[in-house]
Amino acid sequence: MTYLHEATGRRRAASAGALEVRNISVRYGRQAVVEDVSFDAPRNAITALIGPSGCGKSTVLSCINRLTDMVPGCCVDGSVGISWLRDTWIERDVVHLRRQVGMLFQRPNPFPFSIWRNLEFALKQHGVKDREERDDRIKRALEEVGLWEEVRGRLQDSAMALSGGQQQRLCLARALVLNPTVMLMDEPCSALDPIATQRIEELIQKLSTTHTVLMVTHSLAQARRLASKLGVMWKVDGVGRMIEFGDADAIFEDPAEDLTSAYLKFA
Ligand SMILES: Nc1ncnc2c1ncn2[C@@H]1O[C@H](COP(=O)(O)OP(=O)(O)OP(=O)(O)O)[C@@H](O)[C@H]1O
Repeated sequence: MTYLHEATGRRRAASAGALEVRNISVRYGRQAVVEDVSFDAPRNAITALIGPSGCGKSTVLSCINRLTDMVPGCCVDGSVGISWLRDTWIERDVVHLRRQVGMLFQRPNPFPFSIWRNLEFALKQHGVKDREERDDRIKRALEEVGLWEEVRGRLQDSAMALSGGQQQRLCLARALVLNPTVMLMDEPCSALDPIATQRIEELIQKLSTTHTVLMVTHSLAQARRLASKLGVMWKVDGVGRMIEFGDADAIFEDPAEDLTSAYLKFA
């Protein structure tokens, strides 16, 4: 797989930070699981991928920040680009890529360290050597996710002692402290109660005013509440494909594909 950085001139400025996914196909060993998936996730907006279990939504997210590199036998074709990031480092250096493309998983996955160290660790790993700068960025990230007031008196306590919702917000802060351009989210609320879900949804909405957000969700109601672009994936002849992509409101109101129409009846 390659990463493209080809946007130029005026188009480049207008679409800076947009995610361009082109012709992604994925095999696990001999088994093709995703074929020829292409779409653009615009900057300052939320794009949601929906579709039944096993149609390859998480696999597409994993390709974008190259988690698939770590799966033995996984083979990815196609390209991913982030407009305006013109260097080729993204191809060579997965650490740089992960700084630009943060990810939030279904289950909160804090490191078994203190609250503070979860964020400090991320910054140290990414070469932020100045202690004052680290302290400042950690505080700002915790404020951004609404955790600062809740945890400021126990920053050295274990992150594992936080509630599930707080852990998820900490994981979001851990991604945000690196100033990513794109945030990927794989069913970020599915392990949370409705109150924690609402909190995370509010944060995602806020985040989308400054970032490119691409999320996978099983909740059609959530996709409807949050997404401005919608991609519908489906297993066709045993392989995951994007069967419809476009403005979320238009697809919810009047889907072009019968399969989408049938799926949205579950909303
Ligand atoms: N590491 C792996 N090795 C082999 N096959 C895998 C691996 N990971 C995923 N798959 C297969 O790839 C297909 C797509 O899985 P994926 O998790 O991307 O689908 P999904 O749409 O995200 O599903 P869900 O909504 O249930 O999370 C499935 O058939 C799955 O079994």
